[in-house]
Amino acid sequence: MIRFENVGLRYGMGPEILRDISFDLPERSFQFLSGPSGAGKTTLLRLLFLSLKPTRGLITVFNKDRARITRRELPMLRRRIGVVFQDFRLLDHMTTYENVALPLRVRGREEATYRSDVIELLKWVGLGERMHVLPPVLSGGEKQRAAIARALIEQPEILLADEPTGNVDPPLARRLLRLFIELNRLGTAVVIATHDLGLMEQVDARRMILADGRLEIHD
Ligand SMILES: Nc1ncnc2c1ncn2[C@@H]1O[C@H](COP(=O)(O)OP(=O)(O)OP(=O)(O)O)[C@@H](O)[C@H]1O
Repeated sequence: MIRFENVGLRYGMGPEILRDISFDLPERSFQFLSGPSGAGKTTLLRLLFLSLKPTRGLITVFNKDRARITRRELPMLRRRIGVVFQDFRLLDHMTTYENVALPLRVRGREEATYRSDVIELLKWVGLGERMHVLPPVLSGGEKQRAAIARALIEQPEILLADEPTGNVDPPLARRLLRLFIELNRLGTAVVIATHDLGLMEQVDARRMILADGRLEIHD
Protein backbone atom coordinates (compact mmCIF):
# COMPACT_ATOMS: atom_id res chain seq x y z
CA MET A 1 0.00 0.00 0.00
CA ILE A 2 2.83 2.34 0.91
CA ARG A 3 6.44 1.89 -0.11
CA PHE A 4 9.52 3.89 0.89
CA GLU A 5 12.72 3.56 -1.15
CA ASN A 6 15.87 5.23 0.14
CA VAL A 7 13.91 8.06 1.66
CA GLY A 8 15.70 10.93 3.35
CA LEU A 9 14.22 13.87 5.23
CA ARG A 10 15.71 17.07 6.57
CA TYR A 11 13.90 20.09 7.94
CA GLY A 12 15.14 23.22 6.12
CA MET A 13 18.91 23.35 6.16
CA GLY A 14 19.14 21.12 9.25
CA PRO A 15 20.71 17.67 9.46
CA GLU A 16 19.08 14.66 7.84
CA ILE A 17 16.62 13.33 10.42
CA LEU A 18 15.77 10.22 8.39
CA ARG A 19 18.31 8.51 6.12
CA ASP A 20 17.90 5.80 3.51
CA ILE A 21 14.60 4.55 4.86
CA SER A 22 13.20 1.65 2.83
CA PHE A 23 10.18 -0.46 3.73
CA ASP A 24 6.83 -1.72 2.53
CA LEU A 25 3.61 -1.28 4.42
CA PRO A 26 1.44 -4.20 3.31
CA GLU A 27 -2.35 -4.25 3.39
CA ARG A 28 -3.83 -5.51 6.67
CA SER A 29 -0.41 -5.46 8.39
CA PHE A 30 0.21 -4.52 12.02
CA GLN A 31 3.43 -2.82 13.11
CA PHE A 32 4.97 -0.83 15.89
CA LEU A 33 7.25 2.09 15.10
CA SER A 34 9.71 2.65 17.90
CA GLY A 35 12.92 4.43 18.79
CA PRO A 36 14.23 6.94 21.29
CA SER A 37 12.68 10.37 21.75
CA GLY A 38 13.63 12.60 18.84
CA ALA A 39 14.50 9.64 16.58
CA GLY A 40 11.96 10.78 13.99
CA LYS A 41 8.84 8.69 14.64
CA THR A 42 6.44 11.61 14.24
CA THR A 43 8.38 12.75 11.17
CA LEU A 44 7.99 9.30 9.59
CA LEU A 45 4.26 9.32 10.38
CA ARG A 46 3.97 12.75 8.73
CA LEU A 47 5.61 11.34 5.60
CA LEU A 48 3.13 8.45 5.67
CA PHE A 49 0.22 10.86 6.08
CA LEU A 50 1.48 12.95 3.14
CA SER A 51 1.87 16.07 5.25
CA LEU A 52 5.61 16.17 4.49
CA LYS A 53 7.50 15.48 1.28
CA PRO A 54 10.79 13.55 1.42
CA THR A 55 13.90 15.53 0.61
CA ARG A 56 15.19 12.50 -1.30
CA GLY A 57 14.12 9.01 -2.28
CA LEU A 58 10.83 7.63 -3.50
CA ILE A 59 7.53 7.19 -1.71
CA THR A 60 4.69 5.33 -3.39
CA VAL A 61 1.24 5.66 -1.85
CA PHE A 62 -1.61 3.52 -3.20
CA ASN A 63 0.42 3.02 -6.37
CA LYS A 64 1.01 6.73 -6.87
CA ASP A 65 4.38 8.42 -6.81
CA ARG A 66 4.32 10.91 -3.92
CA ALA A 67 6.23 13.46 -6.00
CA ARG A 68 3.45 13.47 -8.61
CA ILE A 69 0.50 13.79 -6.24
CA THR A 70 -1.16 17.14 -6.75
CA ARG A 71 -2.68 19.31 -4.03
CA ARG A 72 -6.12 18.50 -5.40
CA GLU A 73 -5.53 14.75 -5.05
CA LEU A 74 -4.27 14.95 -1.47
CA PRO A 75 -7.63 15.05 0.41
CA MET A 76 -8.89 11.96 -1.44
CA LEU A 77 -5.76 10.00 -0.57
CA ARG A 78 -5.64 11.25 3.02
CA ARG A 79 -9.18 9.98 3.55
CA ARG A 80 -7.77 6.50 3.09
CA ILE A 81 -5.29 7.09 5.93
CA GLY A 82 -6.60 7.70 9.45
CA VAL A 83 -4.39 9.49 11.98
CA VAL A 84 -4.50 9.79 15.74
CA PHE A 85 -2.29 12.71 16.68
CA GLN A 86 -0.27 12.85 19.90
CA ASP A 87 -2.28 15.86 21.09
CA PHE A 88 -5.68 14.51 19.89
CA ARG A 89 -6.68 17.75 18.10
CA LEU A 90 -10.31 17.61 19.23
CA LEU A 91 -12.37 20.77 18.89
CA ASP A 92 -13.39 21.89 22.37
CA HIS A 93 -16.62 23.60 21.37
CA MET A 94 -18.06 20.50 19.71
CA THR A 95 -19.39 17.41 21.48
CA THR A 96 -17.64 14.05 21.16
CA TYR A 97 -20.29 13.01 18.65
CA GLU A 98 -19.80 16.18 16.59
CA ASN A 99 -16.02 15.81 16.63
CA VAL A 100 -16.24 12.27 15.31
CA ALA A 101 -18.85 13.22 12.70
CA LEU A 102 -16.91 16.29 11.53
CA PRO A 103 -14.95 14.68 8.65
CA LEU A 104 -18.26 13.52 7.16
CA ARG A 105 -19.99 16.85 7.72
CA VAL A 106 -17.11 18.68 6.06
CA ARG A 107 -17.62 16.45 3.04
CA GLY A 108 -21.22 17.60 2.84
CA ARG A 109 -22.87 14.38 4.00
CA GLU A 110 -26.39 14.64 5.46
CA GLU A 111 -26.51 13.72 9.14
CA ALA A 112 -29.27 11.16 8.57
CA THR A 113 -26.85 9.13 6.41
CA TYR A 114 -24.14 8.80 9.07
CA ARG A 115 -25.73 9.28 12.49
CA SER A 116 -26.07 5.58 13.30
CA ASP A 117 -22.50 4.86 12.09
CA VAL A 118 -21.07 7.53 14.38
CA ILE A 119 -23.05 6.22 17.36
CA GLU A 120 -22.02 2.64 16.65
CA LEU A 121 -18.35 3.62 16.39
CA LEU A 122 -18.54 5.63 19.63
CA LYS A 123 -20.01 2.60 21.36
CA TRP A 124 -17.28 0.41 19.91
CA VAL A 125 -14.55 2.60 21.46
CA GLY A 126 -16.50 2.67 24.74
CA LEU A 127 -17.80 6.24 24.54
CA GLY A 128 -21.48 5.46 24.12
CA GLU A 129 -22.27 7.31 27.35
CA ARG A 130 -19.99 10.27 26.61
CA MET A 131 -21.07 11.28 23.12
CA HIS A 132 -22.87 14.45 24.13
CA VAL A 133 -20.17 16.00 26.32
CA LEU A 134 -17.47 18.46 25.28
CA PRO A 135 -13.82 17.32 25.10
CA PRO A 136 -12.66 19.44 28.09
CA VAL A 137 -14.86 17.24 30.30
CA LEU A 138 -13.37 13.99 28.94
CA SER A 139 -10.52 12.17 30.70
CA GLY A 140 -7.21 11.69 28.83
CA GLY A 141 -8.16 8.13 27.90
CA GLU A 142 -11.61 9.20 26.71
CA LYS A 143 -10.09 11.94 24.55
CA GLN A 144 -7.74 9.35 23.13
CA ARG A 145 -10.66 7.08 22.19
CA ALA A 146 -12.60 10.01 20.70
CA ALA A 147 -9.57 10.80 18.53
CA ILE A 148 -9.37 7.15 17.48
CA ALA A 149 -13.08 7.15 16.56
CA ARG A 150 -12.64 10.32 14.51
CA ALA A 151 -9.70 8.75 12.68
CA LEU A 152 -11.81 5.69 11.87
CA ILE A 153 -15.09 7.27 10.83
CA GLU A 154 -14.15 7.29 7.14
CA GLN A 155 -13.08 3.63 7.29
CA PRO A 156 -9.46 4.24 6.34
CA GLU A 157 -7.30 1.47 4.94
CA ILE A 158 -4.44 2.44 7.25
CA LEU A 159 -4.51 3.81 10.79
CA LEU A 160 -1.49 5.74 12.06
CA ALA A 161 -1.36 6.39 15.81
CA ASP A 162 1.28 8.58 17.44
CA GLU A 163 1.95 7.46 21.03
CA PRO A 164 -1.67 6.40 21.55
CA THR A 165 -0.96 5.09 25.03
CA GLY A 166 1.26 7.98 26.09
CA ASN A 167 -1.17 9.49 28.58
CA VAL A 168 -3.08 6.51 29.89
CA ASP A 169 -2.59 3.95 32.65
CA PRO A 170 -1.53 0.35 31.80
CA PRO A 171 -5.05 -1.19 31.93
CA LEU A 172 -6.39 1.42 29.53
CA ALA A 173 -3.31 1.03 27.32
CA ARG A 174 -4.11 -2.69 27.07
CA ARG A 175 -7.70 -1.86 26.19
CA LEU A 176 -6.62 0.53 23.45
CA LEU A 177 -4.22 -2.07 22.12
CA ARG A 178 -7.07 -4.62 21.96
CA LEU A 179 -9.06 -2.05 20.00
CA PHE A 180 -6.23 -1.67 17.47
CA ILE A 181 -5.85 -5.44 17.18
CA GLU A 182 -9.59 -5.86 16.60
CA LEU A 183 -9.48 -3.10 13.97
CA ASN A 184 -6.59 -4.88 12.28
CA ARG A 185 -8.53 -8.17 12.28
CA LEU A 186 -11.31 -6.32 10.49
CA GLY A 187 -8.84 -5.46 7.72
CA THR A 188 -7.18 -2.12 8.52
CA ALA A 189 -3.38 -1.83 8.44
CA VAL A 190 -2.14 -0.34 11.72
CA VAL A 191 1.05 1.59 12.57
CA ILE A 192 1.53 2.47 16.23
CA ALA A 193 4.39 4.80 17.11
CA THR A 194 5.41 4.18 20.69
CA HIS A 195 8.35 3.90 23.04
CA ASP A 196 6.33 1.79 25.42
CA LEU A 197 8.22 -1.52 25.50
CA GLY A 198 5.56 -3.10 27.70
CA LEU A 199 2.96 -2.39 25.05
CA MET A 200 5.03 -3.91 22.25
CA GLU A 201 5.70 -7.05 24.29
CA GLN A 202 1.98 -7.80 24.37
CA VAL A 203 1.75 -8.44 20.64
CA ASP A 204 3.81 -10.53 18.28
CA ALA A 205 3.95 -7.85 15.60
CA ARG A 206 6.45 -6.36 13.21
CA ARG A 207 8.74 -3.80 14.85
CA MET A 208 10.20 -0.89 12.94
CA ILE A 209 12.93 0.71 15.00
CA LEU A 210 14.41 4.12 14.25
CA ALA A 211 17.89 4.94 15.51
CA ASP A 212 20.39 7.49 14.25
CA GLY A 213 18.16 8.29 11.29
CA ARG A 214 18.00 4.71 10.05
CA LEU A 215 15.27 2.11 10.20
CA GLU A 216 15.69 -1.48 11.32
CA ILE A 217 12.85 -3.89 10.73
CA HIS A 218 12.18 -6.96 12.85
CA ASP A 219 9.47 -9.14 11.34
N1 LIG B 1 9.12 21.20 12.08
C1 LIG B 1 10.36 20.90 12.44
N2 LIG B 1 11.38 21.72 12.12
C2 LIG B 1 12.67 21.42 12.47
N3 LIG B 1 13.00 20.30 13.15
C3 LIG B 1 12.04 19.46 13.50
C4 LIG B 1 10.66 19.71 13.18
N4 LIG B 1 9.91 18.67 13.66
C5 LIG B 1 10.78 17.83 14.26
N5 LIG B 1 12.06 18.29 14.18
C6 LIG B 1 13.25 17.61 14.69
O1 LIG B 1 13.32 16.33 14.09
C7 LIG B 1 13.79 15.37 15.01
C8 LIG B 1 12.80 14.21 15.07
O2 LIG B 1 11.57 14.68 15.67
P1 LIG B 1 10.28 13.76 15.78
O3 LIG B 1 9.23 14.57 16.45
O4 LIG B 1 9.98 13.17 14.47
O5 LIG B 1 10.82 12.61 16.75
P2 LIG B 1 10.03 11.52 17.62
O6 LIG B 1 10.78 10.25 17.48
O7 LIG B 1 8.59 11.51 17.21
O8 LIG B 1 10.16 12.09 19.08
P3 LIG B 1 9.23 11.89 20.38
O9 LIG B 1 9.29 10.43 20.71
O10 LIG B 1 9.91 12.72 21.40
O11 LIG B 1 7.85 12.36 19.99
C9 LIG B 1 13.99 16.07 16.34
O12 LIG B 1 15.36 16.39 16.44
C10 LIG B 1 13.18 17.33 16.18
O13 LIG B 1 13.72 18.39 16.92
